[in-house]
Amino acid sequence: MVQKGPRPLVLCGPSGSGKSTLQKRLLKDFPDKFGFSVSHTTRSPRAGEKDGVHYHFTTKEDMLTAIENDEFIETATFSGNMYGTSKKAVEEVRRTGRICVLDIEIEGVKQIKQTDLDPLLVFIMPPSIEELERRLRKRDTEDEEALQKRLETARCEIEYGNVPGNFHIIILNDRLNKAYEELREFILQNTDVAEGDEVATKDK
Ligand SMILES: Nc1ncnc2c1ncn2[C@@H]1O[C@H](COP(=O)(O)OP(=O)(O)OP(=O)(O)O)[C@@H](O)[C@H]1O
Repeated sequence: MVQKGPRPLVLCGPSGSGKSTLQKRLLKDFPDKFGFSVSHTTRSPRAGEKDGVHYHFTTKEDMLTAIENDEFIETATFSGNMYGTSKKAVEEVRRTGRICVLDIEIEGVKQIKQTDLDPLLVFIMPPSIEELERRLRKRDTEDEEALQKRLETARCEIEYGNVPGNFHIIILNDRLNKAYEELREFILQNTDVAEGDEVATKDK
């Protein structure tokens, strides 16, 4: 019998919509309730990186076999190296009783829906493409070409996010505090996480 735990939480949305910002705040407020899955990668470990802790280090050959065996929820290739989230890595967090938070793209969402992980699906919606562009420019982490590509992709993502039934909730991130409150409320209502689990923070 598979040992079940809390449902994973998926945060999806265009690049720059605010997923990392919301996630960081959630983890800060509920440090004992959420966890991250350990990803696989074919790149070599950097100094201090431990196998099974920072990443599951693997070979391209093994990773391709595992993908073929349907062991991955999502995979991506960056500068010649493969990365991915395995179903097992998510299950491992679940077994600890923590909610596994996954920041994944639409393709990953489509794939996770096919598994028995039964995730809570949250879409973070930017107020507009213009505002998204403004935030990404201000963040200043991408060059012009990458930024344009992200904005182009964002249009399709927003379209998918808006289709009824694709997500359990769409959170409009116009004002950060309001968006966070909505996410927090959704979690309190749909998981075992309670207000009492919250670490008191002054800056709310
Ligand atoms: N409501 C908001 N109002 C203004 N700025 C915001 C808001 N939410 C997030 N930001 C800012 O927008 C930028 C993008 O946010 P963030 O990095 O969290 O996006 P992301 O969805 O995680 O992007 P990526 O997928 O590229 O990692 C950040 O600089 C963040 O501080």
